Amino acid sequence: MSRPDTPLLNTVAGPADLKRLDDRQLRRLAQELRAEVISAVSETGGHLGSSLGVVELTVALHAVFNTPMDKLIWDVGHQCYPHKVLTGRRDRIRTLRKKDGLSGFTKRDESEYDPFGAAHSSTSISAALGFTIGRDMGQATGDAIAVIGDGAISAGMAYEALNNAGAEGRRLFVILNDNEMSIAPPVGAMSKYLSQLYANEPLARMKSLAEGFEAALPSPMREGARRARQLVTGLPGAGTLFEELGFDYVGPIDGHDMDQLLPVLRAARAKATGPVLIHCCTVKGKGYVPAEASADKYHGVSSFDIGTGTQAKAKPGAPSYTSVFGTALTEEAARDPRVVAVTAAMPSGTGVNIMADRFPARVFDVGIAEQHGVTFAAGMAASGLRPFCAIYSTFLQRGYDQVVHDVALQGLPVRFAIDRAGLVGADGATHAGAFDVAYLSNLPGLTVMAAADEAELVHMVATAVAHDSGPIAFRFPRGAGTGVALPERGTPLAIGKGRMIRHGEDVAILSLGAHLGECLIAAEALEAEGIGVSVADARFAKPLDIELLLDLARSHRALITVEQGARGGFGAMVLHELAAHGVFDRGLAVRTLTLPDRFIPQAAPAEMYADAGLTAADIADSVRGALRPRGHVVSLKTVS
Ligand SMILES: Cc1ncc(C[n+]2csc(CCOP(=O)(O)OP(=O)(O)O)c2C)c(N)n1
Ligand SMILES: CC(=O)[C@@H](O)[C@H](O)COP(=O)(O)O
Ligand SMILES: [Mg+2]
Repeated sequence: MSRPDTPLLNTVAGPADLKRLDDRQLRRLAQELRAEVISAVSETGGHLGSSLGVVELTVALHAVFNTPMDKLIWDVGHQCYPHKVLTGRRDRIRTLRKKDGLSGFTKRDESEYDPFGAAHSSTSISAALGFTIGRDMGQATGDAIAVIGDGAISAGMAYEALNNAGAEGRRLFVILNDNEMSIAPPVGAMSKYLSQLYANEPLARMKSLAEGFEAALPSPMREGARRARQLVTGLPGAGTLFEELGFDYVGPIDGHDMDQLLPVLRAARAKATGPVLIHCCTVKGKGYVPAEASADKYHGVSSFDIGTGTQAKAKPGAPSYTSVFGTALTEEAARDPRVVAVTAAMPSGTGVNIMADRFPARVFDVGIAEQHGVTFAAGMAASGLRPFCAIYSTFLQRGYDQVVHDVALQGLPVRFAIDRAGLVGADGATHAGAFDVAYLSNLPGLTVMAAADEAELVHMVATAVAHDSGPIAFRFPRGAGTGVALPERGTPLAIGKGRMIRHGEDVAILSLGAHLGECLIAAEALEAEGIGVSVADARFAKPLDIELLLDLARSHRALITVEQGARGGFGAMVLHELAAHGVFDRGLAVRTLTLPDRFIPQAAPAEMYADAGLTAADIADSVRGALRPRGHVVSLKTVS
């Protein structure tokens, strides 16, 4: 027995401990949990608003269901901090998103309470249905519960899963966590539809409840539910969209009111025979005034002062690549009315909000819908517009078939502005922009550029505007630029032409993208040892500057390529060309420095690059190794 003044949270080692708490104590626990999350994130930074919005839901789900046997699957996983605290990770919660610390998302190898890893959105219902089938086929797994936000449910995958789950008709729980926010205010017809489900009605009155659950509810709620069905549908027998898809629809309920959450979850758990969707209305940032009051509800924050909510500011310095892109795009849009922009729910993350401020009718937020966003841009390109599809490298993976089938195959001039290229830091491996050079450079007709600094980025925006003959992509990293002077306006680059940065006699370093600075540091160190180093900026992964490449290959003893991307990208393209031109036959030593063939865990970006073997010192080491006599051997540096 704990003393009455002992925080209940101190008595909870795991979800099993919630089973002995009564409803009043669960309410108190939720308050303590909220305070703990605010306190931890004030130190670590992270996705605070989303986590605060699910505090009561987290307590109620763990109190009612039997995790880890029952599989609780958080969509995106960015709201899982309270879940981590309750599932035995409280002692490590202040290591969130740090090197060797807890992930900011759910992760299978972190805990048995994280049955399915995430960070990209809208996967939870599919995964939950998979567990459901596993259960029904005799695997040792209980109920599956997907918790998905109103933003995440805008993505196609979620509907594919609802469609499938509704037809399967198996017992499965989907909790729709509707806080009327994505990262930005949510967009789209579905968002409007969800709002209509509870417009003008107090949440305490549930508008719709399947017959089976009604019977299991306390009587005042039962009566409210019956009346509510008629209110929401207009007809006693008519259903919501979810019901039409085969789900029992329960709600909307107030997702912060334990007196609604607990009985509804208990009733659903006791009675469900098929798929059930429980619609919970929540508030992003709930219970922390600065978060609730801010425009972005503290979706993602740096460390902050709890009293004031003031966040730590980045040191003043060079503008971010994102803002340079947004400004350059806006200036191009001012000159050319055909320039339009597409974002998939990330207007500020991608910088297109800068253009939207000036040309709101020419910026399209499609919601979390990268696949649609790419094909939508392809349609606009086919119509004669000049669309910029601004999507992070990692999220463009979602739209890959659309890039291939709708854009590249038809040679449509969609401009892909690929932010967050390379390693991004605290979000870790799920958000690393590792693969875009590889997955774009292999596509016929696609031009692929990488900016070495923010001035180059301005020129690449101009290059993309002018490029009407086919698709073109340019990539740039997260965070601050190098501080280089920015041009008054961008000048289109010659397609497929790189540039020499410095000349030396012994070895050539050919850099693609924002690791040019590290290459130059390595060159300085090598010069000090008497090794002459040329450094070139390839600018283009495709088409490659063959003339420059062959020139470097012929006039140096070794050639080293460097990129912020995975194997199969720029270095591989270079190797193809060198082989095709018979350069290896003449004994050139080659190294391709890429990210290693493994996922790099979260840390500060510099630490991640150190882990990846891509520091300036690593580049210099590689040069030294390449200059050691080896005969006619092509060696790929392997970092494991
Ligand atoms: C495929 C994909 N696209 C974009 C994102 C970036 N992203 C992360 S959370 C988020 C908003 C999610 O909104 P919602 O599901 O409503 O959750 P909330 O933050 O409101 O709790 C977005 C756009 C992502 N994680 N995955
Ligand atoms: C959870 C998610 O996917 C986003 O919130 C992401 O963390 C944003 O990353 P940036 O901070 O790089 O915009
Ligand atoms: Mg939301």
